[in-house]
Amino acid sequence: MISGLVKSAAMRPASARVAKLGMQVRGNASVVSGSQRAPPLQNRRSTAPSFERATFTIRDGPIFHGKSFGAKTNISGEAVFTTSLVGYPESMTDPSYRGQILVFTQPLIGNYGVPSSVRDEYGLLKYFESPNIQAAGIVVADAALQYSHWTAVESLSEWCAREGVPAISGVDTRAIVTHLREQGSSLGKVVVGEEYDADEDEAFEDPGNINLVAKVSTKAPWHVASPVGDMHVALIDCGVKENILRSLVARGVSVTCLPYDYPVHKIASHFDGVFISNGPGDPTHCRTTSDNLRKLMDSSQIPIMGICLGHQLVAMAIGAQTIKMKYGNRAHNIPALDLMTGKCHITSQNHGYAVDATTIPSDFKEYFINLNDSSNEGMIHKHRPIFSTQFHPEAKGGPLDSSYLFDAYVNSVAQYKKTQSSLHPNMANRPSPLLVDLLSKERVGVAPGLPLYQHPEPVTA
Ligand SMILES: NC(=O)CC[C@H](N)C(=O)O
Repeated sequence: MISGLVKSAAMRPASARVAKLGMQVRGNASVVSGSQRAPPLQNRRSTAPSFERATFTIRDGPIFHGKSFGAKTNISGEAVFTTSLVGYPESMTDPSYRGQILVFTQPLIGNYGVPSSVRDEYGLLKYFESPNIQAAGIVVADAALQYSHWTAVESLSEWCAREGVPAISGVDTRAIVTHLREQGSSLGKVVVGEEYDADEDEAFEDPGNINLVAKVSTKAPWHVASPVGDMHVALIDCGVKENILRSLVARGVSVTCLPYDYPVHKIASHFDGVFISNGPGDPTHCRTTSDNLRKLMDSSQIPIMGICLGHQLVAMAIGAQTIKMKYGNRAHNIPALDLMTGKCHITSQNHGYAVDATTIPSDFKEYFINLNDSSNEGMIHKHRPIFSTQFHPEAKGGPLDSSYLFDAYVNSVAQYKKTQSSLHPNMANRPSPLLVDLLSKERVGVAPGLPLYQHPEPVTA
């Protein structure tokens, strides 16, 4: 039986929901002999899980027979592929992958294991982009049974099993990707321990019909304090990656994350900037967010930056349109040309939709374009501090070519704060105590299955 596109909380172990990963290796690990320079035993393990047969099926496409190496559960979702060579812990925990079955073209996945959920000096997850695996399932040619890395605490197989995420190996990912490139991103399903039943077509559930952002956005405001600066930005959390938060707080910007549909235009005067995060699914499910952004741009000169879904939502706010790409761009090595400088940056990407550049209004200009397929990669306002990128300048995992865009944004935030403070000296103590009361200290509701957030009465400016 297919268990559904988005797994319920009941299907995941409680330990996964609270996202507290112990430091011991779980499962039947056996020690691999190593040289003198080998890492400690707990970081160098071989796992011997019992493999069951599994199938990966593309709707209107072939069936691939392989072995299950994750959770013994079935799943359907949108089958997409990534050509990333490294960074599977970061990609799999990126909330933008919610609802998607991720096919890796890199043939060997899992060889450096999975790190723990330790946090950095800002309280952010050091090695993951959210507390849980967000991809619906994964498909690899060869899953490493032995792994070795000084940060590793468990195998990819153990992690997937513990998080309730099905995983299949032993399939020809070259054939799968060839098919997905020809047919375009398609619905797929992973079935563990049973043969595919051709009559079960209704079992393909389409994440395109679901507002996935509502599933991954925080359910209440929460706050990340920067120890090194006094700027304060409101971030619309559509499924924010931890490294976006880190990229801001490390530059002296405290961040208050708001639910995706929070009326940000009503509280923007308490902040020095507004940021719109990445997130899963079709941007047109988030018209409330783009409408709020429109009102924000009409009522304030506040600096705005958006990444990926955030870019698409800024585009919708200014009247531009988004299109679904044939199979999207997912990799950590995609060239984007900066049209201001003529420089090419190698960028990290994960998107299936794009902004139609021909619909960008005349007060904006195209900022970046993709050098592989010429799709739009960013836009910038001609006179105001508003810009957005389709690629990910925070880049987890790597490369860091475009991290200077955070410097550009933070500079505009600092400038705005200075101007506002001189215009309104009585607002020097922003944010107001009322707003601070609203802020919770923890990231809330990222784990699947939690009830949808009912936001409190917004604070009026
Ligand atoms: N990484 C993202 O924010 C993805 C944006 C959007 N869900 C897309 O697929 O195009």
